[in-house]
Amino acid sequence: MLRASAALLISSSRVPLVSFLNAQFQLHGRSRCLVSEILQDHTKLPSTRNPFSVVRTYCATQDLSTKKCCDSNDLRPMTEEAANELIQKVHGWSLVNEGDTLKLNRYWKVKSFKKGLEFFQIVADIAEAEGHHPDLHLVNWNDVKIEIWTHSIGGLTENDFILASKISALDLHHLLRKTSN
Ligand SMILES: C[C@H](O)[C@H](O)[C@H]1CNC2=NC(N)=NC(=O)C2=N1
Repeated sequence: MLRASAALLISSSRVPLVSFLNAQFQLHGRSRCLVSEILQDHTKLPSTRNPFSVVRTYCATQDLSTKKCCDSNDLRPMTEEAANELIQKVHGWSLVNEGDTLKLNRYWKVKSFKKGLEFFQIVADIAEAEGHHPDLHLVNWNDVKIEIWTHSIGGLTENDFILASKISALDLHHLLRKTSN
């Protein structure tokens, strides 16, 4: 029922789509995830035949760092095509395919081992607030690597890009070594 009525609403409305749907259906949590899955389902069509292409444009311009992670158990792994589109929205991150599992990776060089742990604490606070967690690596005393993917479904969901975007938005200059220009 929701899929059909959502499809009808999407093609007819001219207001910001996700807020329109959320308002109409008072969507929160799981049902909000369902909306994003409905939109994701319909973004697999080529945009020329995709009635939801306006949605994809709308979603693609919404700042991921202002979104909230939702229960990823309701979602399915994102296609590589969708991941290649969303990766444009997260500064500094790479999309990698490790043994058929798509992941997001990013590297930093910190000023010291302790600054590395300070960095991890800042990221941990974000992860706990979002209920979505990265894999944190600190090696050679000052090399940081963060990997993000949705473990429960063995692939990428929008939650991973939201978390990556929030990490990218951090002001970390006091923790990072100056990069040689
Ligand atoms: C119950 C809890 O919300 C889930 O186990 C969350 C915790 N954080 C998570 N983080 C990541 N990256 N993937 C998950 O599948 C995941 N699941």
